[in-house]
Amino acid sequence: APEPSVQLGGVHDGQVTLDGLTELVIQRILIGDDVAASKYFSGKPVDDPVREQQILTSVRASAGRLGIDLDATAAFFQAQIDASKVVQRGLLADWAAHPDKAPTSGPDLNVIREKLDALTTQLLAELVRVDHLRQSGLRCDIALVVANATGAARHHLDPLHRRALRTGSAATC
Ligand SMILES: O=C(O)C(=O)C[C@]1(C(=O)O)C=C[C@@H](O)C=C1
Repeated sequence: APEPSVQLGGVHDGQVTLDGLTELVIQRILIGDDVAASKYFSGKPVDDPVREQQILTSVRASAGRLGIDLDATAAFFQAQIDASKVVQRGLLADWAAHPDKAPTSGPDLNVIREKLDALTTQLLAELVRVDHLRQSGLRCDIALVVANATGAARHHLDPLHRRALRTGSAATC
């Protein structure tokens, strides 16, 4: 007879959702607005390949310590960087075309990067927590659709930020 209540191997994670991860992904996307404002004033390019490499090298090292896959972790953070660039390019184009909509002050990029680094630590902890779900195929896809829909609604995301959320979700499952 089957023993339906007992599952070995850590497979009973049916209650795990991607809501916590998605909340952090959205928080990172929203910080993209601050990055865009800072670059609107500094004139610095959206792309900073050196900073990107620093992030990716650092998260690979963290993944090794945390016991999660290095390539999957780097791919996840590359998607978050790409999402930030979607926001930055969208806002900078909008502000160039409509200077009246542009911000009147821009935050310090170093302060913003400290916030992004803090989010990286939180995101890594969530990646550990949802590691098994991330590898579950269709179950992960479904959890992601649910988390993104509820997250986008909760934060009243506009089309640009919804597009960024899709970009940031590219390597989640
Ligand atoms: O730190 C920056 O300059 C950003 O624009 C943020 C960010 C990121 O998402 O972490 C995005 C694009 C850059 O290529 C580097 C990093």
